[in-house]
Amino acid sequence: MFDRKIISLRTPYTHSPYLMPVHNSKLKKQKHNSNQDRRTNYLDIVRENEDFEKYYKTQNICPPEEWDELKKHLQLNLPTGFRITSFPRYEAQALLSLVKSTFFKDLFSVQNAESDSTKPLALPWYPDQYGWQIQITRNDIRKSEVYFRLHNFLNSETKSGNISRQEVVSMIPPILLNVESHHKVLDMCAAPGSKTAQLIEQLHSTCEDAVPTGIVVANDIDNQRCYMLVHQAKRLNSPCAIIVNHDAAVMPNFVVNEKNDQSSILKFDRILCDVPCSGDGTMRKNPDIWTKWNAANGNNLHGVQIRILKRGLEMLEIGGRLVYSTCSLNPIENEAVIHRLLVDAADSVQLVDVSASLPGLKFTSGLSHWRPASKDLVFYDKYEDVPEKWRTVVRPFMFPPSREEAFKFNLDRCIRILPHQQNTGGFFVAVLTKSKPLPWEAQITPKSESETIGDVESNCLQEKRRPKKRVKLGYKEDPFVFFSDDEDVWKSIRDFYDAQTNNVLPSCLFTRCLTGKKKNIYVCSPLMQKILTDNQNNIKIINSGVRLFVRCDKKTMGCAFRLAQEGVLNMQSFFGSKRLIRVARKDFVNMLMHSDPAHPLGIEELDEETQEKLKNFDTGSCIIQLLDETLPFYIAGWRGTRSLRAYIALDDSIHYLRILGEDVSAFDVNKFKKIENDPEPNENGENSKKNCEDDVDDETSDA
Ligand SMILES: C[S@@+](CC[C@H](N)C(=O)[O-])C[C@H]1O[C@@H](n2cnc3c(N)ncnc32)[C@H](O)[C@@H]1O
Repeated sequence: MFDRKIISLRTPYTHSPYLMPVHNSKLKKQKHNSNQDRRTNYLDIVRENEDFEKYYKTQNICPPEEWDELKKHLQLNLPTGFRITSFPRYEAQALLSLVKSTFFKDLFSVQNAESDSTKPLALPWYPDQYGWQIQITRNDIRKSEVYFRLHNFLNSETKSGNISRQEVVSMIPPILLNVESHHKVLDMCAAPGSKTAQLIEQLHSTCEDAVPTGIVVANDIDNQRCYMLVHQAKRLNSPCAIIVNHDAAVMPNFVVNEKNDQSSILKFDRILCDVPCSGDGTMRKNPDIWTKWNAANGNNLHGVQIRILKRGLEMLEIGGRLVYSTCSLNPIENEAVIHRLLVDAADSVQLVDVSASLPGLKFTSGLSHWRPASKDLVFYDKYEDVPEKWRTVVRPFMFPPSREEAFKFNLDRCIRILPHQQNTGGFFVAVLTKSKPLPWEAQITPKSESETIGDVESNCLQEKRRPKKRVKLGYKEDPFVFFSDDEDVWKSIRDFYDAQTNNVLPSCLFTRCLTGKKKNIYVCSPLMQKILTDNQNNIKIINSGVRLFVRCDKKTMGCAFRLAQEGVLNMQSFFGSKRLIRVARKDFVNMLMHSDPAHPLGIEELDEETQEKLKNFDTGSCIIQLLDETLPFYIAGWRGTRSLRAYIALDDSIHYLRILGEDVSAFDVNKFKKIENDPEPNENGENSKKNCEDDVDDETSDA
């Protein structure tokens, strides 16, 4: 499966998210063309590039004797990585047991059950064994009938937010950020969001059973890609996540308005700068990089990379931690950026030694010497040697420190992961900490976007609040309208659900419409409420909050809103026992098996004890809890006049049934069998009516 050097590819490469975003119309055109390509022809990509080889051999990114191994791995397709969502912990542990058990082996319908490909490998450096690698490519899993059960498992658990498919090296930056539940976290270049998801998980997994006091802000410059972030965040149902849409290099400050007519600038405890890059570490997944690679790509990105990193450090709290990462092997995009920053930041920023933080991870230390090159692959040792015509692209600050000065910067604390070291993609990561204000922080007034979008121009921590003038943000997201104390619908919700009035309810409930009937009611954490309220006029906010109530206007129910499953998952502790029904395992399983509204489980089919409890239980929306100390699942439910049913998505039902050890084979659709009745299956062997939707949660093409 991995042993072909020159591979005929069926899936053509489309838009690289690692490069600068292109104009929307261009994107649409590319999309159209790539769809056409997919239909009409396959792309043969030769995985060779002499310039690439010469460039990296010159940079000494690995000892010469390892080069052949490195190149061989770069030419092979990538194994599949996935991680288990780390909260709630009891659920993560239950899923982990499944992955380690024969259940997982049985997903591979292959003869040799002991073959290497069927043995998932727990990544030794991933906390709590939640990170895994399978020695089969994603394409093979998708296209081979023998793996259809595995494909179904990965798809449905991804959709229900319980696992995330992700290239394993891309899991490293969030781990090194050490996020805790009280941290304010900023992900500056976040889409499509696999690392954002990890950050949100870390925030929650460090404070089980409570709403974290911290937040995760996920930003991307590309408006369309921001909706990938919305999708990622939604899978995790966090009331502490917010998606925003800015150029990270000139990201406006978030403000917090104080009672005394002052506002302060919000500084972040943890920042991820997973910057746009040439992406040559992802060649195994995006093989067309072989054909496009040249030395200019890295040179051209250095500028935006340093600007994003500098802005990140400005937004970082003193004592905070920032991770800079790329999926490029190129020192110009990596060590040269870090070196330049360390020079400019003087002694206010330091590289952190994280060599012991990822036990078992093989990597090489950052380079202290490299040789910038022009597109024609001439290498230079000093700027004075660069010919006039290249001086605008090969810049003075791209050169390494002198050999005498190199020791000052500790560039060897950077980490480069090479593909042959543990059969992954290539990756670079550096961890920085800020020990005092940056030299230019006292003086600057960030220009740029903030000039057009609002009143947060000073980087001083405290400033007199200026009169707010509403500024046109040039985008059309609905407003965030928070409940006031006398909100008309709150009383009926509170009474019907026995909802606790506290620091979250009702002040953190909001709708997205100014007038008319409320349709959906969302909830966020108290800090998020403050941030949304204080920043609606100066930050382009795309999305935040979790849907907690949905209008249903059923005459049989004493309240106009039903509970939404996504809200129940993290907010159940805010409700008393009035609408809570606890059921034994047999009833719970039966209900999940009958979650189809057309065929609900009749009350007479439930356990006698449950029937008894339902006697004095009004009809309408409710929370159903499984009576089990180790797996106390909570789901949204509906008590009908003659039935009790789970009000949740099919993938969620399958997830709970799986974890409870039930047989879910009845839900296992073999799409290859369905093709027999389909007159025009596509070249992936998929039913043409259904194919892409199967993979909506796939981590597209990002590391
Ligand atoms: C390497 S990808 C990020 C992958 C992401 N961190 C993940 O793990 O899923 C780089 C992202 O940076 C975004 N980007 C490019 N230039 C940017 C800028 N100036 N500001 C913010 N985002 C930018 C791109 O749209 C792209 O989504």
